[in-house]
Amino acid sequence: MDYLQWRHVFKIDPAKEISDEDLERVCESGTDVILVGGTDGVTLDNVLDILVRVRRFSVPIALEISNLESVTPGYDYYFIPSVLNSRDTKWVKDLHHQAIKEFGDIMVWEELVAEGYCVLNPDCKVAQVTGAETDLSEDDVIAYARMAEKYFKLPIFYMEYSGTYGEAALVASVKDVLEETKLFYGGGITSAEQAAEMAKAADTVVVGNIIYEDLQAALKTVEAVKSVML
Ligand SMILES: CC(C)=CCC/C(C)=C/CC/C(C)=C/CC/C(C)=C/CC/C(C)=C/CC/C(C)=C/CC/C(C)=C/COP(=O)(O)OP(=O)(O)O
Ligand SMILES: O=P(O)(O)OC[C@@H](O)CO
Ligand SMILES: [Mg+2]
Repeated sequence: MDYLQWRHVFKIDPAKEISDEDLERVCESGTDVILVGGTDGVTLDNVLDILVRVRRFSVPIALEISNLESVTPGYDYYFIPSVLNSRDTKWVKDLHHQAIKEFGDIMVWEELVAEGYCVLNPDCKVAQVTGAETDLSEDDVIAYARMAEKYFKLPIFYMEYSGTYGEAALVASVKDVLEETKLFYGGGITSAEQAAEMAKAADTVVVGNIIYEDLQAALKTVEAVKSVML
């Protein structure tokens, strides 16, 4: 259950190249976890490759499942997204039903962590793949957050702006209504200042693409997030 305390997450996309040296700096950065996930190009080979390379370090590692073919044992946690604002039930519960039908007998349920995603950037890959309805008012987003917490009892509500920096005021409004469910924010963080701003609004801040674009800037987000007390 230590994911309930995470403040900073580095998301590694297994479909993207990263050198051993850069990966070591990410793993030794003081981040709380390496979350491995991406919308496309995720294969058993690249998921295993990252697992083996990250396991040399003491940081926890979690797999965010995007397809069933790439799931392998050995991760500390398996994060399972359900895109609550998808128009297609496939991404909300159908793939999940298929997975549980196939593997239900052998699943280690304690390792599975369900995430209620609300995708808010219409141009990102995950919005396009899942057919997410991103034209949402503040009331709509708050209703999804409450649905995640009060109705489905999900441990995590994830405001996903993948690729673009989101609205801190909206993130703060959602945080105000959540009592137990943890609020994850991810998307477009490129500086320590942005990371600190979102760390004031969300329980957990996820930093992804900037790892591949400007590693120095990415590393600075760890301290920026950790220095904010909620
Ligand atoms: C061996 C073992 C341990 C067995 C475990 C048993 C098992 C199989 C458990 C699975 C249980 C289960 C219920 C699985 C669900 C399966 C499934 C496929 C669900 C669908 C998940 C889903 C909605 C995926 C959609 C895509 C998504 C939300 C991905 C999250 C990652 C993300 C948004 C990354 C952003 O990066 P990207 O979009 O790639 O951005 P770039 O443009 O920067 O690349
Ligand atoms: O890659 P970025 O834009 O930092 O987003 C992080 C994460 O929320 C993606 O799922
Ligand atoms: Mg990707």
